[in-house]
Amino acid sequence: MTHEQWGRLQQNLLKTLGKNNFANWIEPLEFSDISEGVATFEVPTTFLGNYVSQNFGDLILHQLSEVGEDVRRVNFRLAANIGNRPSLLDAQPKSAAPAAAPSAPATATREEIVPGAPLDARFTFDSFVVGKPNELAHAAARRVGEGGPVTFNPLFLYGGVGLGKTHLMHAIAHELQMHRPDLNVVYLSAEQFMYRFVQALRDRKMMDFKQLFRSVDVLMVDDVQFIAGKDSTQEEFFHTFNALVDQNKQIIISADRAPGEIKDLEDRIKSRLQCGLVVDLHPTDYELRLGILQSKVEQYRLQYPGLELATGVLEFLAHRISTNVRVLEGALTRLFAFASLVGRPITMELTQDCLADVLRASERKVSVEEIQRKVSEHYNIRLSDMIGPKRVRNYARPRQVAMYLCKQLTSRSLPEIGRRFGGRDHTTVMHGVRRIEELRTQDGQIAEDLEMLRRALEA
Ligand SMILES: Nc1ncnc2c1ncn2[C@@H]1O[C@H](COP(=O)(O)OP(=O)(O)OP(=O)(O)O)[C@@H](O)[C@H]1O
Repeated sequence: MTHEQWGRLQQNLLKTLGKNNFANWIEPLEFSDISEGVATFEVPTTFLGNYVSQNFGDLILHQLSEVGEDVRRVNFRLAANIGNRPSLLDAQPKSAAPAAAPSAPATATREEIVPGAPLDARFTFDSFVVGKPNELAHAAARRVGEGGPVTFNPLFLYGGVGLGKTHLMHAIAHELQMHRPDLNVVYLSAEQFMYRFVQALRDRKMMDFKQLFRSVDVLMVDDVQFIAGKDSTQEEFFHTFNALVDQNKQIIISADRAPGEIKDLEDRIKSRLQCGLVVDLHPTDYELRLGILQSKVEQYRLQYPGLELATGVLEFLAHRISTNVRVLEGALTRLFAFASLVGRPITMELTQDCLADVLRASERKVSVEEIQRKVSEHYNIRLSDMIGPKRVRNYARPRQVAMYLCKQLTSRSLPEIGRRFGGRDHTTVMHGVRRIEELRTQDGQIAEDLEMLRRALEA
């Protein structure tokens, strides 16, 4: 590999892993050579080699192929002149695995996943947030990840875009590689399956293809709806599937909908797919979205130490972005990157500026009028009293609650909200919103009211 290629590869890894991970784990690697499909890197400590191998090995393999290197395996060798290298022990996370014996050089091998695709090191069970909408899928995936006797075959996971199907499949593969390194685990998308099938046909290597796929212990095929309508690929998939099930080998399939609902998929395949356990990932709810954001923020805090995050921002995003987790994650990434670039804390204002397009796209159709109506019903007061000038507490508090919800659930500006509340000034609205923000954390009743109202408005 040339210096230029190594430089490009490092740039790609920096982009994928972020500054901190990159500085801790990748920068200390010294590229040595590539020989007979094995790329060797020198590492200052065995611990570092093991950690990188376990967590980033597949990613490095993938990136090597991206820069045009044909590598099957990555090898980490303890550098001879360790004394000259900076020690990285201080930079190592406390939770990382203990150092292995120096006599056992670490290796990340892709042999076990050929003909599969590389796994994303970030998609583990640890990083998967569990909530009501995905708890069954998660439990089933966990069970399969244990690598015990095959109880349901296939495991069929389905759900809308960006709800965590791929994440769960990779997590199963990581888990199996750890607990059952003896198993030949293959993960690939249905598209890659088709691509390899067509390639084998073209190169007259069908026997190799069949043998390869029939020798796996666990086969995972992502986005199986892709092969609908592609007759010969379906045929081959069907045979592979049957051969593995007959040998009692575990199969895990994902799709964007239930087997019976995939159009142009042969009936015999549909019924095969329904034989095992079919579980769906439901659309996320508010709690799950908030949980995911909180767990991502923990990672970002390491990457951007010292960056301040105002209270209420995560709740706001969890309310407002309900499309899918990918969009939610993207929004948070952008927010942190933006705030760190401009060197400002992440406030509600900054969030609204930075994510204006995302927020507009996922805007809910809740109107100010609807909020006012629901809030007045909830507190049993007349709408005219809530909007009117009276300042007694019985009206003022519901009014502030309604203003707060308008700010949270609509894209109306403070002056616009003020106008809709009997022509009040925007500072009055701001005061009301802040007051409710404070009370939310101190007063259980207010928090409960807000939650009930939000649910009612979202329904
Ligand atoms: N419960 C969760 N906890 C943490 N991260 C999640 C969760 N669900 C989804 N994600 C994240 O959301 C992103 C999209 O998830 P993933 O790629 O697994 O979706 P998918 O269901 O396979 O979507 P597609 O239908 O587009 O293939 C990933 O970065 C994933 O880590």
